[in-house]
Amino acid sequence: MRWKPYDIPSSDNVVDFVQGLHTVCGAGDPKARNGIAIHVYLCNTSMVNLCFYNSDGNFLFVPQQGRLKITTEFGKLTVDPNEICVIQQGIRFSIEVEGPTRGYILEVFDAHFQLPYLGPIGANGLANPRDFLTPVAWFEDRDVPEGFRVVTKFQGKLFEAKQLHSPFDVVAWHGNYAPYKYNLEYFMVINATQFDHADPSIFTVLTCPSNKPGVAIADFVIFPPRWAVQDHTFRPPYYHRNCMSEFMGLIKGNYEAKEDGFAPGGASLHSIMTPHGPDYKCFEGASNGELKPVRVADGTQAFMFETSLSLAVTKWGEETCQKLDHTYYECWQPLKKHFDPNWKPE
Ligand SMILES: O=C(O)Cc1cc(O)ccc1O
Ligand SMILES: [Fe+2]
Repeated sequence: MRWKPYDIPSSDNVVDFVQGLHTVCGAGDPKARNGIAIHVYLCNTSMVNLCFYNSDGNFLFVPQQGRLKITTEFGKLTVDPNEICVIQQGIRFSIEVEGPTRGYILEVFDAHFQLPYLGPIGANGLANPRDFLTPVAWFEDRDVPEGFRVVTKFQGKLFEAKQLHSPFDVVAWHGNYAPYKYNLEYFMVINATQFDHADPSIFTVLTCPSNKPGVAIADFVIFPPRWAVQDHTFRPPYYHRNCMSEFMGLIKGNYEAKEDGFAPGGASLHSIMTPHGPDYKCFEGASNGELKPVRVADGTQAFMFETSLSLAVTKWGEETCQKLDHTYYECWQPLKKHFDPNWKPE
């Protein structure tokens, strides 16, 4: 499935982060503390005397358009497109925006995001711990006689309470259960340098592991600017089907395997065992191009929420958003058969 860019509400329609949060797909159940949800946020207005906390799990934010100025109980975070942030279960936050704002959220119900084990990569590489930033304590001692609204997502539904003072009244904190942000530009890319196409797990920024060794509940993977240098290889993503669900989004630029139709602020979902791969244009280009070192994805940031769970799409994702691209399959239709049983190596 593929979606055109989700619409951000126009300026005459005032929508804050809470009102603009929509669930596209998911699996599992927050009641059983097992599963994930993928949301988008589409808003244009700051949350005023209003905060939100998620009782169901942890949120990984991937802003695509517009800066997020986030006040949390632990302090403030400014998160721009091409940065990500994680706000864990239970932490109250309020989001100010500067105009039309859009982004993606991966929510995990079971466990926390962590850096992937680096195995033979060793001590450093991919997302380095030094580049993750946590806020410093910030507080306000502010009475709000008209009421400060506290909204929570609990078992997938929103509930609201009012209190007479700002909840951002934490003067100091210690420990490691705190929100954090990370700039995707700092990702240290590792890739194949001789032949073959590496599994995109080599681009894992953060993972949420399951109890099964080697199986992630969800990985957050990026396709960053890099060199392609492999010889004797079809360099773009291979045609494949696999045991994971792949939800992809585009922060900026053009994804190499789908230069047309997959636009910033849109998305695609390749479900478990559904075959997919590069479009016709990419296939022809990569099959006929000279294999000299080339830059890939300059000015681009595509990402994938890859999960071992089988995702169901919500009514909002299928109908309400009105963004499903029913012509997606056409990008593969011109592909021709190239097999010649009489061909012999020279
Ligand atoms: O399908 C996709 O575009 C994502 C993807 C990229 C890649 O380089 C290899 C496998 C894969 O699923
Ligand atoms: Fe894929």
